[in-house]
Amino acid sequence: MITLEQVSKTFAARSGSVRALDDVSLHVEQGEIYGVIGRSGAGKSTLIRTVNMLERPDSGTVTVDGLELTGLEGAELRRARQRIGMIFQQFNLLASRTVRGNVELALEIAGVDRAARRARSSEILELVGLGDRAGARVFELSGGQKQRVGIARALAGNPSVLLSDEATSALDPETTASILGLLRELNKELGLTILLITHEMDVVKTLCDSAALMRDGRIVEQGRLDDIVVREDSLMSPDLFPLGELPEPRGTTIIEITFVGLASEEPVISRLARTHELDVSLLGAAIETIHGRQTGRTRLEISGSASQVDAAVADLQGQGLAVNRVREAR
Ligand SMILES: Nc1ncnc2c1ncn2[C@@H]1O[C@H](COP(=O)(O)OP(=O)(O)OP(=O)(O)O)[C@@H](O)[C@H]1O
Repeated sequence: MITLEQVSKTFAARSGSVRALDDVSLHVEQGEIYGVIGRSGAGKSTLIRTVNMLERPDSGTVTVDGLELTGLEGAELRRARQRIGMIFQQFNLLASRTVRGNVELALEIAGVDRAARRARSSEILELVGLGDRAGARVFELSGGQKQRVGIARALAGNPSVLLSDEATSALDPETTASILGLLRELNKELGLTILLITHEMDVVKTLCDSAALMRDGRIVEQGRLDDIVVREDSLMSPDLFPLGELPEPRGTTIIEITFVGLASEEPVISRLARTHELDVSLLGAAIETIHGRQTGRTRLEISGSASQVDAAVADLQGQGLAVNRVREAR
């Protein structure tokens, strides 16, 4: 549904040029929720803004819903953009208009007549849970309600794609959860494809089917979340399942195991100790629900000879578990 191929963008800055996007390629499937995560300055905003050509790439192509936007200009580009909705961290609502007035704005610009605008705004406000607030002014709304208006406005023209630029970053955790829940519902009910950028791993964890990690204008890891979590040496996994700092070295081996869809890691650990006659202690565990499946990462400390440890790791891998050797005994 969204494909970026080898997209690059450089900005001129006082201190020299900044390569905000460096050969970025990614693909978002129809109906998927795709998160791009990275620290401040990684290039996330520039990336999402190239998807609707708010930022034109220097090179590479951007294709949305079968249309190559990098090849379009003028009226054609404006028409193509109507298929792409966008929501923002600061909501960007017009204070002079009512809730309904904000939602109808894009429809007015698109030349939709008054009766059709009214019908559509009522329908979409109902969908985002603001059916009874159509006449309210923006200043009367809470942050979460403002973002609901932002979402209604973005979806008024029936786009196939929604771009979300840090949509929950200005909201408290409870409101964030309700907005993420709404986005998931809209994704399911309307088959809406969502591309979002965020600096919060929790957003990725709660909402996304797939994710990409950006650093210095490049995508350094990407894939489906359930593939990423079991990938050895995944860059995102430690943040998906934070296990804290490693202890001081003390001549032991430390491994991390990822469990997908298992109720408990305990039998695995006790069997490991028994079968291989090892001392195994649990240093940490983090469990999350990803795609409705209990997924966890466990950090174990193992004391035993090198051959015992090798056999234990091979045994775990033989059970289909992803094992990462974090520290070798010395
Ligand atoms: N219009 C611009 N002119 C000059 N430099 C820019 C411009 N837009 C972005 N940059 C630079 O490009 C780099 C990537 O910026 P970008 O805003 O895309 O990152 P980000 O990951 O979205 O960060 P943040 O979360 O802080 O918004 C940064 O070094 C930024 O200073």
